[in-house]
Amino acid sequence: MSAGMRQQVPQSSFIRSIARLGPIVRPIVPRLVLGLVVALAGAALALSIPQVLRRVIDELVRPGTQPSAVWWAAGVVLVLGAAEAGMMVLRRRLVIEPSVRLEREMRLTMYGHLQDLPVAFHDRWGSGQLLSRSVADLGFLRRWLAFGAIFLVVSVSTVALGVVLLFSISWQLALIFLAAALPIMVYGAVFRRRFSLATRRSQDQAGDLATTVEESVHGIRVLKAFGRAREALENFAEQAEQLRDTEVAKARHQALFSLVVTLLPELALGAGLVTGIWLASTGQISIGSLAAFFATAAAVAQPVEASGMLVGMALTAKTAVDRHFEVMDARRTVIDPAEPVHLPSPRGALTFRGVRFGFAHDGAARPGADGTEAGAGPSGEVLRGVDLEVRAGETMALVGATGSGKSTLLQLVPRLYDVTGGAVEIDGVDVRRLPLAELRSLVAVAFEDTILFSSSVRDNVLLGAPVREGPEAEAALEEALEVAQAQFAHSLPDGLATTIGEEGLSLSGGQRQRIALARAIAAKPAVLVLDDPLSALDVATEERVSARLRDALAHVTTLIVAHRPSTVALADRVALLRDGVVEDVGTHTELLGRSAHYRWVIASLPAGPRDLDGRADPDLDETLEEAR
Ligand SMILES: Nc1ncnc2c1ncn2[C@@H]1O[C@H](COP(=O)(O)OP(=O)(O)OP(=O)(O)O)[C@@H](O)[C@H]1O
Repeated sequence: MSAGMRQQVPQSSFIRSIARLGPIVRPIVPRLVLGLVVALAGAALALSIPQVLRRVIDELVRPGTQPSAVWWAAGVVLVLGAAEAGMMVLRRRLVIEPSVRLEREMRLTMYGHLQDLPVAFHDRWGSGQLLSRSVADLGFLRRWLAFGAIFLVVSVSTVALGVVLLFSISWQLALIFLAAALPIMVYGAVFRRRFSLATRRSQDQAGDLATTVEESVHGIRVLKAFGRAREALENFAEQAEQLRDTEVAKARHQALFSLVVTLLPELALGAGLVTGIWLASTGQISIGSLAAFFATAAAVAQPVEASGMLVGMALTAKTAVDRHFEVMDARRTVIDPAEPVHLPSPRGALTFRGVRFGFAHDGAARPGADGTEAGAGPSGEVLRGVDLEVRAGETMALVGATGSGKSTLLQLVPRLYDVTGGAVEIDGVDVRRLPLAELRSLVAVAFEDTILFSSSVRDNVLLGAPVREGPEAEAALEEALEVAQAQFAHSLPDGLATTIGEEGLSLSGGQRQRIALARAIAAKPAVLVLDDPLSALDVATEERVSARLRDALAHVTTLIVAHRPSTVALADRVALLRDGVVEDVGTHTELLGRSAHYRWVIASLPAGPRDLDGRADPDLDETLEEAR
């Protein structure tokens, strides 16, 4: 999420924000309430100790008191103190386990939601922001529920009960003590506003920082190769500096507030001491009452002094809740249909009917004209009415100038984005009417930018396979590796059990592409969508893969983005995409003959003219020469 977007985040009230947690926290409320009751009992015990002291001192100063009374009083104070400590242990036992469980559940729900959110959402959000919201923010929240919230209530109750006791001991001294509360309350409001803004800023900046770390670790080779490690460090240092400034500002606000809430009660106690001694000397209060007053005032001052930290925790938790719901409120725009249609025995005919699509400026699909879907205006539309029919079992190559929308069109088939107009159909059924799980088992994809997960070759290849264990899965695995010419995987240190991906063995670009291709093939789809899947292969390997693919794809409907003539050669027919529409469809030879734009596109393909049929093709060379 960009800094610009962040500034528009409205500030909701504390109560409204925390109230949103209600349904989530409800299952653990009984344990939290029990923890609170125990904590309150502990606080009451702490406040009862001065009352015992009061009686003991008054007893002791009375002439003729037995010294054994001291032992009795000491015993009572010891028991009260031990009971208070016991309450603390019990509170921890009551609240920690359910709050940790809640944190885990919220994290799981958020992870599941992130998986369900459309690609358009992930285009807009930095990965670090999502990382910090699903890890750090939920940690803040757990600590607040288990400790901060309970102590906030205990502190308020302690102060309220303590003030009543102070008044019961001496109303004059209590008034002096209370005089300090007024400036604290006024300054507290200022502190809350400042700290709340700084907290929001710091949590967002921490997310941005995580995004930067993620990006630079991901792109470490590029940064090193271009000698830009120092610039990356400077950029990082600048962001880290901003976060530091925000944290320092937060600490400064908190320190100032702590100073006020510590100093004022101390000043009040000083003034109270002078007044108290005078009151005692004039016989208006007993010595025991004076001692009890100061012991109670100290017990009340403690939570007041801790209020800076407690308010800080509460505001951090409120920000964490706001940030959590910003993600959880993001709508799943690509959803299962209300009345799904099933394709029990799909043939795999793929049709694009007047397909329109545009990215919003921030990368989201545009809100649409016809209610359910987005209707992008003419400006910014990548696809402006694509009509194309890929027959069942046919292999169709998609060719077009760079940026013409080929990859975008492919992504509409498994509904990574939804069309903003028109429809994509499989066997005549709009893909939006198929259950998502069914659609995604019908369609398999392999993108040019290969993503492998940190797990074994076997798990990576069988990621989308209908059966992932047993002899059937093994057979599918072997076949997929063979078609994609990825048998090299058997020679990896642990064979197919070798961990690849980010945390595992590094594979070459061509090896990665072949594993990704094997993954698409192992899914045994009815429709295969390939985005230039052979771009990283050397010529000899590409020819071997192409030869095997041609056989393997004979019965699978395939739409394949081609950037090389050899990929075009895989296809039965070719569709030429230009200016957001399919301008022409035909065999490669037909298009070469009748479309100047096709000749231009083929001539500009990076590998240059290649022999598409495995034979010399002087006509093609001549045509391309002309096109140049
Ligand atoms: N996630 C996105 N958000 C916003 N715009 C995008 C996004 N992805 C692609 N575009 C834009 O859509 C247009 C089409 O991009 P697309 O990747 O589909 O083209 P392409 O024909 O596959 O290009 P190439 O041959 O270079 O791979 C481009 O102008 C691109 O900038």
